[in-house]
Amino acid sequence: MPLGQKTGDSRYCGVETQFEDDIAKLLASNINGCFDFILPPLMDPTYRPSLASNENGAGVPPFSGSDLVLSPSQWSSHVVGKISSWIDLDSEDQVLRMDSEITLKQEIAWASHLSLQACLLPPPRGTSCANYARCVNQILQGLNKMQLWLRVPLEKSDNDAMEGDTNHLSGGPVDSWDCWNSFRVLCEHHSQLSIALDVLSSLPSGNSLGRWFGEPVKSAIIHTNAFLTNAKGYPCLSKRHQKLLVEFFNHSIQIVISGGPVHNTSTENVPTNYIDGKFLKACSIFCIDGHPLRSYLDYIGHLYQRMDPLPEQERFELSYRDFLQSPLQPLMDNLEAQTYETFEKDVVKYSQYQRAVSKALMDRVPDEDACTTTTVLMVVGAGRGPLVRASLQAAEETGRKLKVYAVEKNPNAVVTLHSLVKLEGWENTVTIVSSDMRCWDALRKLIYWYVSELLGSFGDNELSPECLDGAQRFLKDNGISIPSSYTSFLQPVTASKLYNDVKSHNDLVQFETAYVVKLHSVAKLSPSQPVFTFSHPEHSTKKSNQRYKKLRFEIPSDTGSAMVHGFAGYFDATLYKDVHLGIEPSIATPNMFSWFAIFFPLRTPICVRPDSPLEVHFWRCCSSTKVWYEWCVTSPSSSAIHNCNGRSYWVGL
Ligand SMILES: C[S@@+](CC[C@H](N)C(=O)[O-])C[C@H]1O[C@@H](n2cnc3c(N)ncnc32)[C@H](O)[C@@H]1O
Repeated sequence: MPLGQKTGDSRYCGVETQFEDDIAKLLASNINGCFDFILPPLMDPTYRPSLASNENGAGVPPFSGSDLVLSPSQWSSHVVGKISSWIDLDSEDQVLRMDSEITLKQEIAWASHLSLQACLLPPPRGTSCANYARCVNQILQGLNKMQLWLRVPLEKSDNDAMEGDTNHLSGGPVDSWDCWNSFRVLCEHHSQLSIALDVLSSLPSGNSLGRWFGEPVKSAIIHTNAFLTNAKGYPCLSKRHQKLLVEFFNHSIQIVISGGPVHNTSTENVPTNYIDGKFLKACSIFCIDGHPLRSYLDYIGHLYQRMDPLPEQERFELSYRDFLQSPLQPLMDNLEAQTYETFEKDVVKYSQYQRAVSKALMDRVPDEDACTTTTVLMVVGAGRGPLVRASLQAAEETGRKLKVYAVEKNPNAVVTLHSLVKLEGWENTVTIVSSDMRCWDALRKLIYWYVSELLGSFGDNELSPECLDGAQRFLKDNGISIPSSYTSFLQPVTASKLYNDVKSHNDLVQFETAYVVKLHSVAKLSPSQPVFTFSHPEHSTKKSNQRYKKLRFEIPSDTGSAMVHGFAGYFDATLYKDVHLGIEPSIATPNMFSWFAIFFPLRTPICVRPDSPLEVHFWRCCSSTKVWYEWCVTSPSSSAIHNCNGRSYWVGL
């Protein structure tokens, strides 16, 4: 029974159980108790291969019940297999080590046979986990679709708090992220190796928590002793835990409840509104009461159900989350009708342009000249006309006179422009020019302003600088450009999903390509920094559109170490004076959806520590036929220079 349903999106909750011979009974009692799935040990915990083999030392006796006790769909939908927690593959004790390896492989083979969707691996014991990782890596090479969830405590812990054994540990606090990181690096970032986070009563800092949202966390195991007690004696969570759970829900991370009940509540007496006066027992109509963890489950259900529904735009964008797309090349290619239609729906974008044109008209044409002065404006890259419309509306709004040239090089969009002009009766005001703005030379120095939207997610990446340089020759000496400038921004991110998607192509080209992506399962490790700025018109005689920038990012000290899989890129554009639009997160234009961020991957992810800054170099390179970016990291370690000579990714002129 899902925790609740929100616009077709459900979240489920599982429960960690003890070993039980009769798994059918175990499942039934937990499903009746409203849990969606169970996490039981797959093998009798007393089983040891070295003690179990027969007299000849060969053969394995049954270590679990028959697969027939559950149907295949019950196994795959309702059971996550828990691998024996006693295993220690890095033990000094050779017998234990060998027993552990055999057991791990047997259990995973059994779980694959049952078509389980996932198995929970016990946490690495301390910092030395090479043999454990080696065995898991071997298993991953031949695994079906099953995921392996490595159990990792969320809180930084003392070595000896991590699963008891301190034999191979050196002492001092261990950041569990470091254990995870070393394990996944040893397993070469395998996409089927993911994380189950153990959530206990204390939580690390917000920055430290944030890192995990860029990692492949599939499950959060909430321990009953992480719960507080409310005034009525029922379990509840601290504000920070509540916030964390909401983040888990937002990232489709499955919740699992673990441990025995530590609150003395009887489910029969659970009032229907014991929290905030709003709480309804999540599934009381459908479930049989009496599960000892029922009040914990109900509380988790309550947290999910009281979340605000996703705004409509976010719902529309759900399927784009963390989905890599190739950036548009509107200069080299002709955009399709569908693409223009998507642009045109973005009311916020055009209202910002309208505000900018209005402001410029008011500034540049005094009231007394309003009836006599006609401003000549050129919309460069007019598409199907929305900026023409926004400009004319600005003229109407301000009572100024406007003459518009609409320049567009896509002949298909020009067809629509002609019909728009006719439909709106703009024949005396709007002149359509079907040409590339860089080649058209019918007019010289007649244009007062040009208005354009040639911006990509990284500002200049759709070659606005080159196009506007071409158009500048029409501009009067005191002419202006809307936008007057734009700046790109970069920030380092943990983005294991994006990294694995790029890696799945097994091709260098994909690692040297920038992608447009609706970032979601990404940890932003440091505030973004400006990279390249372009201003228009550009009157300098030595102007060049080549750029180079070195950036130094500091990771906040309470984050701990983190993995950088690449860089998120954004832009901000000044349209006119204080009217801007952009997607840089701290100043992003609200409710504008025309642009997702851009992602520049790293071929080899780089681990950064808070005390050693990340040094990054970005170049914008130009030739007569194309523009491209090259990038690299030089500290704390050096990466290769990506996309040398634009060999993998470039934008055609
Ligand atoms: C991002 S679209 C914006 C279209 C329109 N302004 C809108 O907001 O829907 C950029 C437009 O500029 C056009 N374009 C790009 N480079 C151009 C050039 N050098 N000359 C003329 N049009 C160009 C493209 O064909 C495309 O229609």
